[in-house]
Amino acid sequence: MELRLTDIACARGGMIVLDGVTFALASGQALMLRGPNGIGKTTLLRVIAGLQPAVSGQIDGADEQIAYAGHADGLKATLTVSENLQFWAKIYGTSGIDDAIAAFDLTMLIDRRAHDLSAGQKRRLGLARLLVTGRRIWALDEPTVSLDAISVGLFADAVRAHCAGGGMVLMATHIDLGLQADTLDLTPYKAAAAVETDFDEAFL
Ligand SMILES: Nc1ncnc2c1ncn2[C@@H]1O[C@H](COP(=O)(O)OP(=O)(O)OP(=O)(O)O)[C@@H](O)[C@H]1O
Repeated sequence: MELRLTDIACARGGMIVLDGVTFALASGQALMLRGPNGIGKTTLLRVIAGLQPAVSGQIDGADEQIAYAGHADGLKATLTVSENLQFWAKIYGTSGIDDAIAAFDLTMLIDRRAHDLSAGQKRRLGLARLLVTGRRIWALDEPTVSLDAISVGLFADAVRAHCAGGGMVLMATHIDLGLQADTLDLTPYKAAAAVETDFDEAFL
């Protein structure tokens, strides 16, 4: 099983930002998306996650396989840590949240409402959600923002374990996580200036 992008163009704010993006991600592989601020990493991840359509090109292998974690953690503020994870387990039709709680060191926080977590704790909960989705492909946008060094280590361990189990991880990050991962610099795919599209996507 693989995720394959062929000649993808994607747009933000009515302008094409990336064009001709082509790569494949194999089972067990982690791939870091690199490139300067504004090149289009977030936009590309959202297209892969199905949150907005590509302008052109083809994506194979993504259907019902992607767990996306963007800049927002997507937590239910009034639910506790364990209730949030149980909620997501129900949504994705999986069972068991214990591994996710342990992986992101949330045991002491299980009864605290998401609203009352610190920024780093919220991020840990948002990343723990990935484990309960049961999805094979993680598409992650700056996943380590707000994490301290220990939590970055927990996250790197979770990525390693996911890949060891045959999962795939695609992430945009500016930091070195010490992972054995391939990198893809998006700079060569930067669209020519002022390429407009009439597609007006909702970008949250
Ligand atoms: N509403 C908008 N209208 C027009 N252009 C926009 C709008 N929102 C974002 N952009 C532009 O779209 C481009 C792609 O943004 P995107 O967030 O995908 O980049 P990125 O590579 O993820 O950046 P960063 O590393 O800073 O997170 C940027 O040049 C940005 O300025």
